[in-house]
Amino acid sequence: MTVLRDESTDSATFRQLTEELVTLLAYEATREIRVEPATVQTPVAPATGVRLSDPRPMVVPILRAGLGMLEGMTKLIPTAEVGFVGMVRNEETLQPVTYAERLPHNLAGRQCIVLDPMLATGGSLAGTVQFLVDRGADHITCICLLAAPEGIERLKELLEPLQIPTTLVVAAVDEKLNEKGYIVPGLGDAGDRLYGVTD
Ligand SMILES: O=P(O)(O)OC[C@H]1O[C@H](OP(=O)(O)OP(=O)(O)O)[C@H](O)[C@@H]1O
Ligand SMILES: O=c1cc[nH]c(=O)[nH]1
Ligand SMILES: [Mg+2]
Repeated sequence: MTVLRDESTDSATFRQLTEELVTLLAYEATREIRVEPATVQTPVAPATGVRLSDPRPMVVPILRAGLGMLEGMTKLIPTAEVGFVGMVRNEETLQPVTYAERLPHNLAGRQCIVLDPMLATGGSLAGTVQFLVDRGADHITCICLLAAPEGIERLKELLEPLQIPTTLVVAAVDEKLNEKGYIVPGLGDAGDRLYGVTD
C-alpha cells in the first residue's frame, strides 16, 4: 500500500502491485464462497474435498480502475464468470454516471464479487451493488484497496435494509474525504495511476 500511495510510483509498478495485492485480498474475500463436496481418487484412497458450486461466482470490475484488479482476482478463481459495469464519477456533483453495463439479466442465486480500488463517497459501488441486487444476486462481496469512512457508511445504508449477506474487504480504511471527494491521504485517482491521465 505504501508504494501504491507514493506519487512517484510509475503506472507499470502500480498495475503490478495492484494485481498482487488483490490476490491477497481475494484470499480473504473468498472465505464464504459457495462450494460443494467433491470426491477424487488419490493413488491411495478416495478423498473428499470441495469444488465451486453452480452457478459459479460472478466477478464484476467497475471500469476503468476496477479492471486493474481483475487479473489478480481471476488468478484465484479462474472459473468465475466476469460481468462489466462502466461508471465515471462526475467530479463536480460526485455522482456516478453509468456508461457501460454487460451483466447477465438474471443473477438469481449468484454470488457476486465487485472490484473497485477506491470506495470514496460510495456512489459508484452502491450503484453497482444496486444493479446486481435488482437482478437477483443474493450474496455480495466488495473488494477495494482503499475506503473512506463516508463510503463505508453509504454502503451500509444501502445494504442493511436489503438484508443480503455482504462483505467488504479492504486493504486500508483512510481518514476522510477532502472537499473534492478524494480519499485522504489516499493514492489519488486510481484510474489515472493505473492507465494514465484522462481529461
Ligand atoms: O466512491 P465514489 O465517490 O463513487 O468514487 C469512487 C470511484 O471513482 C473512481 O472512478 P472514476 O470515476 O475516477 O473512473 P475511472 O475508474 O475511469 O478513473 C474509482 O475507481 C471509483 O469507481
Ligand atoms: O480518492 C479517490 C476518490 C475517487 N476516485 C479515485 O480514484 N480516488
Ligand atoms: Mg478515475
